[in-house]
Amino acid sequence: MAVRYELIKVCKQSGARLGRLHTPHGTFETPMFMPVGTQATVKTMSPEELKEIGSGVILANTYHLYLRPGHEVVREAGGLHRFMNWNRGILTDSGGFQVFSLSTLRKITEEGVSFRSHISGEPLFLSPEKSIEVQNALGADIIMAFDECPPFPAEREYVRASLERTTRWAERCLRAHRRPEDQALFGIVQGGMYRDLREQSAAQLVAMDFPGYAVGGLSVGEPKELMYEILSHTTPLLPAGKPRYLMGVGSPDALIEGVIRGIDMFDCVLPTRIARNGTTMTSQGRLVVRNARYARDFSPLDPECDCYTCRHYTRAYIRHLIKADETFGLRLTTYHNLYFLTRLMERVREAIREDRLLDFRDQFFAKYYGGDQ
Ligand SMILES: CC(C)(C)OC(=O)NCc1c[nH]c2nc(N)[nH]c(=O)c12
Ligand SMILES: [Zn+2]
Repeated sequence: MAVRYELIKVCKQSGARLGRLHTPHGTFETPMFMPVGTQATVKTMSPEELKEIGSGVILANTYHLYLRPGHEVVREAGGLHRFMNWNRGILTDSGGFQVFSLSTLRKITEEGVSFRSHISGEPLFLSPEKSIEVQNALGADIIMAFDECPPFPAEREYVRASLERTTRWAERCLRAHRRPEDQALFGIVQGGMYRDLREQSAAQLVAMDFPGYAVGGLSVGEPKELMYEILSHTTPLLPAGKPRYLMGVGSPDALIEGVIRGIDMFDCVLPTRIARNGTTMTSQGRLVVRNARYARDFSPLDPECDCYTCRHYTRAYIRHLIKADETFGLRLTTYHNLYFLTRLMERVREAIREDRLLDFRDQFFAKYYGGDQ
C-alpha cells in the first residue's frame, strides 16, 4: 500500500482527528500543512531549511513541470525526490486547476483540456491519461486525479455537469495509473457550493475506493462561512480511515476551522507568497514588516517565535532587506511564515491530544485577530 492513514484519536471537544500518514518517504503526523513548491522548489527555501522547519510533505505541480523542464527530464533524473534532493513526502497536483488559472485560450471537452502554454504560447493538451502519465514520471508519493474546479459563483447546472465529467475523469485516472503500489492516487470531490452535488460527487468517488480524498473547489472566493458549511457537510461523507485533504487552504483561521471539520492535510501558497512582499504571520496577527514604523524596531518579527529568523534578525534589518530588494529578506520572511504555520499545526495536534481544540481556537483567534474574529 503506497500511502496508509492511521487514525490515532478523535478530540472529544471538537471531533477533530489526530493521525499519521505512512508514505514510502516517511511517516508524518496529521493534521499537517504542506508547503507549496510548484516548480520543484519551495521558493527561496533549501531542503535542509525545510527539514529544520519540520516540513514533511511538500507540493509540486504537474502543469508547471510538464511545461518546464518536461516530465521526461524529471523521469531521467530518477524522479522528483532525486531531482530536487528531497527525501521526504511529495504530492503533485494534477494540473487541471492550473490550466484554468494560468493558461490562455483553453478549451475543455470530454477528452481533456487544450490550452496555450503561459510560457511559450505553444498549443498543449492535458487529459486524465496525460496528467497521470506525467505524475507517474514525476514519482510523487501522492498524486491527484485530473479534475475541473468550477469558478465561483457557478450555475447549478454547470456545476452538476462539471462534477459528472470530473467523476468520469477520475475513473479514467484510475485506469491510466501505472504505479499504484508506490504512488497513492487521491480522488477530488467537487460540487461547488451545492450540498446535494457535493453528496453526489463524494458518493461516486467513494465507490471507486481511492486511498485518499481531497475536497476541491473551495477557497475559490466564496465567503469563509460558506466554505465551512460546505466542508461540514462534505467531510463526513468521506471514509474515516482515509486521509482528507482540503486543497488551497492555508490561512490560520481556515486551517483550524478545517481541522475541526475533519480535514487532515492542507496546502496553500499564502505563507510563501505573502512573505515575498514582506507580510508575515505572527502570534499577534499579521505584521507587514516593510512598513516604515519598523525602521528602528530592533525586536524579532515575533517575540514568541524561536525560529532561525526570529533568533538572529530584527524587524529593522528585515525591513531594510525587503526595501533594498535583497533576496535574503525574502528567505527570512519565508522561513518564518512556514515555521509559524508548521508550529501552529503542532499546537493544533497537541490540543487534539488533550481534547481542547475549541479552547485553543478561541485563545489563538483572540490573540491573532485581536479579538475581532
Ligand atoms: C484559489 C485557491 C488556489 C486559493 O484555492 C482553490 O482554488 N481551491 C481549489 C483548488 C486548489 N488547488 C486545486 N487543485 C485541484 N486539482 N482542484 C481544485 O479544486 C483545487
Ligand atoms: Zn520566527
